[in-house]
Amino acid sequence: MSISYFLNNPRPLKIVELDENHKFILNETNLKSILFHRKARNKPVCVISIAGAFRKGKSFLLNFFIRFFRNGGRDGWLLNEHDLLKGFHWRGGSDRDTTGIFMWSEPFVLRTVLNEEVAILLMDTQGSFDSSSTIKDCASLFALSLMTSSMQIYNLSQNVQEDDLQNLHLFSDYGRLALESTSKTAFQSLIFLIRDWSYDYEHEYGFGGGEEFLTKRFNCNIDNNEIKETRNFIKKCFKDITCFLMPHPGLKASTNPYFDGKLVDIDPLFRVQVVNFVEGLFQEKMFQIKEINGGKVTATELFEYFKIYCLAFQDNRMPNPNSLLKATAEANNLAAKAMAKEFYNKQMESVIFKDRSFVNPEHIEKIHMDTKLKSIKFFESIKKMGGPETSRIYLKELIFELDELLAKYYAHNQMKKSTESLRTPFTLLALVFINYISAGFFNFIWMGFISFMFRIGFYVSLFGMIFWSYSKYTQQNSDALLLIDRICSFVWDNVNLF
Ligand SMILES: Nc1nc2c(ncn2[C@@H]2O[C@H](COP(=O)(O)OP(=O)(O)OP(=O)(O)O)[C@@H](O)[C@H]2O)c(=O)[nH]1
Ligand SMILES: [Mg+2]
Repeated sequence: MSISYFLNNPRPLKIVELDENHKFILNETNLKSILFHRKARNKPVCVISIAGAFRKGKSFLLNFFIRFFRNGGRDGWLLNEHDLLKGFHWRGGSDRDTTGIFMWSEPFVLRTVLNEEVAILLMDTQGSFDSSSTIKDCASLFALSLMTSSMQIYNLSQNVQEDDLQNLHLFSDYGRLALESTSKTAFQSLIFLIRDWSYDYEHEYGFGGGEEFLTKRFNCNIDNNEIKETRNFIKKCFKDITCFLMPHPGLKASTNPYFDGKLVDIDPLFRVQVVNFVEGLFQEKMFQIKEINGGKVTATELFEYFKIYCLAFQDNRMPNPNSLLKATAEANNLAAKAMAKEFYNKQMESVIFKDRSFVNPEHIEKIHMDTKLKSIKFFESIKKMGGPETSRIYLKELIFELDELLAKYYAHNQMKKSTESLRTPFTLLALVFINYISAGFFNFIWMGFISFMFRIGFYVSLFGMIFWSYSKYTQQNSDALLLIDRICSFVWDNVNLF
């Protein structure tokens, strides 16, 4: 076999892999060889990708697409019972098989009803939730698949469980975040593919039964915001959502370790429905050409998008979805701490800022101790996620911050004391000055009586100031001093001289 035969021999090519630091590595050479292939170059593309949990027959299924295109989509493309199912690597067993993202090296060309040639690209992704990958790996791979494909098959086993929808919610949200897209329909077609469907007496196999089943799953009447939010989010994210119910492939195909993909060993019912599934996806109403911002994407453009998207996931700004629970717990505790602090501040301010006069520090300390205890109780009474360990960290912070606030309140009170001691002489001096100027002014404009009144005011405040200074210095006349202080405080507070 010549090298050129080997190089041209269609096969799955790894286009994205995750390194040991869980970073995406784009294999540009492999991707370029597909997207710049003569059959694809400059043609609009339709990217069919399959994603979902590991070990659920994803790679296996994609090989039917290869068979379909190899036979030019002609009737009877699955009739040769002794053919082996080949293409993307698949196998039995419990350990994961596909890692990273693979693309079939040979683009297939399909002519649309509008007589436009479209390059069909098949993409196989690493299964989610295997024991070697982090949630971030799974979310990033799923999101990258969503971002680059136009028809996303979401491969599920037996049913659509609530956690399947929640995972889809998380992964598509992650994809939207990387796209920096707030547009409603960030992605195109989503096809729920339910494998091993065993309730055909409720909803029959195929797209018809799938539609009924999906409508039922999406229209649940539970009055729960989270459940509704997940469904609304998924509906908004995708332009088109469909569902296909696929029968079991038979025990030989699913459990026999010597099963080598011979079609004769696969349950005929499965084979019939695989034909319906594959052919159904290329019907006019299902088929989607890859679009970005409303424009069709060509294979060469897709190459650039792949580069940009892979970089987006290397960006350190992308959050770690694994820490979502932690982040929620932190947010809960932070909010509880903020509320407890607000409660403390309100209580303390009602004492310290009640009026402008100095408050006895012992009284402040007493109020602080009382309020601190109440704030701690308040913090503890608020329901928080993350358990007692997380809560303890934030409680410690709260106590520290409340003590810091006390120091601020002390300082504020002290400031009041200093301004208070200056308040009387400042007020008296200001009165002397104002009365003197006003008396001069009214005298100048021939308003003798008013000038006379201000002159009296001048002498009274001058006398008051001398008397106050003398009494302060000699520490006598404490009653008279108190009276002058009160009058000055009244003037200070109400006339706002300063
Ligand atoms: N029960 C069941 N088994 C299937 C189905 N389709 C394929 N299989 C079997 O599932 C096993 C795994 O197939 P793969 O295609 O390698 O699975 P995968 O989802 O690609 O697995 P990973 O690459 O590890 O994520 C094989 O033994 C298949 O024969 C199906 O519809 N139902
Ligand atoms: Mg696989």
